[in-house]
Amino acid sequence: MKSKKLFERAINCIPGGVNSPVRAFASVEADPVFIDSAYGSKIKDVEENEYIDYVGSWGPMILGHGYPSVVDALLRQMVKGISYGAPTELEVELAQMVCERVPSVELVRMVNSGTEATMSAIRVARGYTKRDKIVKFEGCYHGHSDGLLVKAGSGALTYGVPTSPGVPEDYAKNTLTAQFNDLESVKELFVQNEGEIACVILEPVPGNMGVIEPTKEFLSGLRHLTQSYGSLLVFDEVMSGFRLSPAGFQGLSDVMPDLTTFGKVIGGGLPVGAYGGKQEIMSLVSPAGPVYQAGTLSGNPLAMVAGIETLKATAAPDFYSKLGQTSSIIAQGMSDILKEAGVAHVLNQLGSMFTIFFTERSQVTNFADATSSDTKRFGAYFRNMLQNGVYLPASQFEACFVSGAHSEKDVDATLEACRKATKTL
Ligand SMILES: Cc1ncc(COP(=O)(O)O)c(C=O)c1O
Ligand SMILES: N[C@H](C=O)CCC(=O)O
Repeated sequence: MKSKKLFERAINCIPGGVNSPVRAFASVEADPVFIDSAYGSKIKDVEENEYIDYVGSWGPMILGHGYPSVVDALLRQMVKGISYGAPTELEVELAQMVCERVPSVELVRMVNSGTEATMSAIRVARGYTKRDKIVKFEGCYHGHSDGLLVKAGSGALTYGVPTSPGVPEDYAKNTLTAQFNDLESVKELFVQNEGEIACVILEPVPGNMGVIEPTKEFLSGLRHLTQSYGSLLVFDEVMSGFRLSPAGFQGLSDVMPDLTTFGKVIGGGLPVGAYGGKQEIMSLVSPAGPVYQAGTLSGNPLAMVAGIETLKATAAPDFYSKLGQTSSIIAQGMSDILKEAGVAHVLNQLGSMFTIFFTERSQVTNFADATSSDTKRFGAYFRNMLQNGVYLPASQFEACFVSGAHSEKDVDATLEACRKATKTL
């Protein structure tokens, strides 16, 4: 009831009652639950219902909620100052951690969100190549800047408006779209737009149309194509960065991008983004070079300490292998239960990111496969899981995230909830 009342109040003062579309439960035919607190693997709503959380604030909470070293560092920093708008040792420390961990990154600039990171990386790619067009993939989401809200994933796809009104036609025409895992579709664009494409940007492991694995040939083909046509390759690791390995997706791949964007985990739950890459390219960024990009709160000390402590904790031996194991037990366990009940689905999992697609297809490797899913059935599954104490992302086209705080008990409770939810499908 309290959530319902809050939603009614919210609708009257916030568009759609939420501050980011994915938080509304419209596509799963429910009203959102309003959250009061979170700790470890659990999130509690305003009515004191506790849920095992697989949203993790859409990715940042890789350690779970309220991780002691992050909270302690935040409290200490708060007393010393919340924001200075001036350089600090903290931002140097976080930048060095990023450069040490991610081999393709020699210089990195902190911003306030993933949206800013991708928008800025594209500006740098355009400044470097002196070209205007970019290539993105249908169903990949790179935040809500104008040129990237074209055939986008996440909430844009969930609500059926992948290309947003309000993006000027003149602007959108510089965004070319290709199909994920389909190199031919990219080749065609390069042939048709020779000498005009500044960069290809992709989520190397898309999570915003649900989780999809890239093929090795696709990624190495993109590297080869961009190099031969004088374009840059941009990995948007806002979601996968520091989640899939200490070096993000790049730690699992031998394909290196020219530029990388980060967000989510790098801020440990505070608003942070970053973009970085080779020195030769990043030296173009102002004041080292002429490509302008700025931010009143960029490198904010609270955000920096949360990021530093989060990255430190993920550096513990076996952190990522344990996280991967727990995630496999959960995701595979859910898939086995659905299989036993004869519910058609495909499970895609990479490390601590997974999606169960309710589709009749045998695999999900691209946008067409992902959107073949039965979203009504997903909605029913979502609502039943919630009733049984499991908080999943409220869309078929998102990733579930597992954290280091998910315990064996959570795994058992999640699978029990899945058994009950499956019976209702
Ligand atoms: C891959 C990817 N890129 C960019 C963004 C934009 O980040 P933000 O929501 O912090 O602006 C997101 C998430 O929203 C994302 O998942
Ligand atoms: N899928 C989005 C980012 O990863 C979810 C976050 C949001 O848009 O609120």
